[in-house]
Parts: sequence; C-alpha cells; structure tokens
Amino acid sequence: MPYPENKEFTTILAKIDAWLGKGLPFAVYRKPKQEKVTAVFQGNDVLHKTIDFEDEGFVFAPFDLKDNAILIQPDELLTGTFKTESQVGKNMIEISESGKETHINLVRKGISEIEKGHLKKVVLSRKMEVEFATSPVKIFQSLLNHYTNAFCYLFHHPKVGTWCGATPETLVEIKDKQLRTMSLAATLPFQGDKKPMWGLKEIEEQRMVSDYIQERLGPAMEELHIGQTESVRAGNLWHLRSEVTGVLSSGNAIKKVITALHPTPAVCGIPTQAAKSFILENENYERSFYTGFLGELNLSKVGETALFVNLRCMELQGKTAAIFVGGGITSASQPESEWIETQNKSRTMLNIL
Ligand SMILES: C=C(O[C@H]1C=CC=C(C(=O)O)[C@@H]1O)C(=O)O
Repeated sequence: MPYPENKEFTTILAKIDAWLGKGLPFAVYRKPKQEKVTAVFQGNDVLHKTIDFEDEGFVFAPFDLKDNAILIQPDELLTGTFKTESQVGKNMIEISESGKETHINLVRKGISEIEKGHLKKVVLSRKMEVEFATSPVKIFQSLLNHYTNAFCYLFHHPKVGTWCGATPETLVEIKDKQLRTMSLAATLPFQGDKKPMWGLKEIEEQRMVSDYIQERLGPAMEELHIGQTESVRAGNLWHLRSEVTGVLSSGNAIKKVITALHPTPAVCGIPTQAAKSFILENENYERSFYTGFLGELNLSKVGETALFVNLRCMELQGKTAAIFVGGGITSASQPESEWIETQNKSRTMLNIL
C-alpha cells in the first residue's frame, strides 16, 4: 500500500482509476530497484503507432513487429515514489494442470526440430486463464510490493487492452550513447537459502544468448563488454544473467539497435527466423504483446530510452487474467521439466492475483 504522505503516488492511482473509467490510454511503471513511479497519460483514445522509435512516449510493442508498436503519447506525465512495505513470497498456490499434454507435445516437437538440425534453441510458450477478484490498480500496487528487482507496469489502451507484469529482462537502455542490456536465460526455482545448482543445459542456454548479443550488437558498437555470468533472483525463480555494456558508434539509430536485439533468443530462439516461424506455426495461440517489449522513449531527454522485454505478464479482461509463460528448449530439454518450469513461472503473476 502507498505511504500516506506520498501524495504524488496517491494522485497517480486516482488518475489511473479515472482513466480506466473514461476508457483513456495510460501506462504506469517503475524501473528495477527504484522507488520512482512514472505515469504517462494520453488525453484522447487515438491509437498511435511508432515505426522508427524516435517519438516521445511509452512504447508497447508486440512479439511480431509486423504489427506495429503502440505509443502512448505523454499529454500528461506524473511521477511519485513508492516504498516497498514487504516482499511476501506465497509459493503454495495450487496450479491447474490443464494444458499439460498440449504443452508437452509442443516441447517434444521443438526438441525434434532441434535434433533434425533445423534449430539450436526455441522458446515455447502457452497462455493460461484464471479468474480474479481484484482491481488493476490493486494489482499494480501488489506488483510494486512483491517485485522490487523487476520492471513493474500497468498498461491500458481501450483499443488494445489492459496488460501488467513484472519483468526481469532489460531489452536495452541507452543514455548518451552508453548502452546497457543483458543476456538472461535459464531458470531454477528459488528455495530459501539454497544456492541454485546450474547444469550444463542451463549454462549452454545462457551462453547462446550472450553469443547472439555479441554477434548482433557488435557491428553497431564502438565497444562492447559482456560481464561475468551470475545468478539473479526474479521473484520465486533464479536466472542466469550477464550484464552487457558498451558505447554505440555514431549514426546508429535506436531502431537499428532494437531490430538487432529483438526478439532475443531468451524469447524466440536460434536461428531467429527459423525459431520465429516455428513459434508462429506451432504454438497455437497468439502471443500478441507477451515477449514483445515496452518502456520509455525520449521521455526524460531526447535519445534516452529504457526498454524491457514483456515477460511474467498478463492481460486483464474483465475478471479473467490471461497469464503468459514460456521456456527455452534445447537438445538437452526434458518435456516434463519444461512443463514444471512454466508452472513455476506462472506463480509470478498468480501470487499477486
Ligand atoms: C520466456 C520466458 O522467460 C525467458 C527469460 C528467462 C529465462 C527463460 C528460460 O529459462 O527459459 C526464458 O528464456 C518467460 O518467462 O515466459
């Protein structure tokens, strides 16, 4: 819950409620490990798109960029602070096993494509629907309280829908030619004090993402440094991550950087095009904005961008939440374990509903 003295944050929450009531677009978010909350309100319900990512506002891009990215125009920009009260971990929720056979068959098909040599890695996902009884504003507050390390957001556009999430993955942050991104992959459940024990499958899976970033971003950079791999906590999960930093060479527009990185092998696969085609043909549901990206474009200063990959997210429709979860499949994947991994990932959203 917000601290009573933080009037700015309370004003943001009241305005979100009003904007939802009027059916007007907005996005509200907090970057990882920060207390500052920013809200972007658009004054009409026009569906704006951004093609070159040079506009000013909040961008909400789908997995498949042929359906252009949505832009919320910053007709009004509000900021406030939110101090986390407690990080309560509720891991005991029972999760429905519905969809298990379909997902396992999909994973088997992915492994078979890898064995035939058509793919090296593919990220396969599914959507699960649950009923909920709370409001988007309460959900957003709960996200802020539970996931201090994540980029937490609530997005609404009457012509697009209502989405929220707490993602651990940065797509790219750029400030004065300084670029920051990350190579994130592999998952293990968080179990109290126990250190995660990574196997070869996970190490290899994350290394593929680092190699991809090096290969795709290298030509656009004056310098590129991939840091040491470390275990990072994301709610009830562990991931492997390497921080990537560098300096962009002159003349490289933001669009070039975005299209070099998106979709990363953390959400699509290797080779990118073959993995993307496999996903679009076989997943049997539409990812829409899950595994797309979102964040601020030129909001604080021209040329300053902070984009995050849309993971650990859900779409709210009336009293139903559609939760999206997936996992990286390699030749070493076990279908049953991949199913359990998606079940564990769904807890990030289930815990706050
Ligand atoms: C695709 C998802 O996670 C990605 C990010 C981190 C670890 C992942 C993994 O272990 O497979 C995925 O690549 C998801 O959360 O739906």
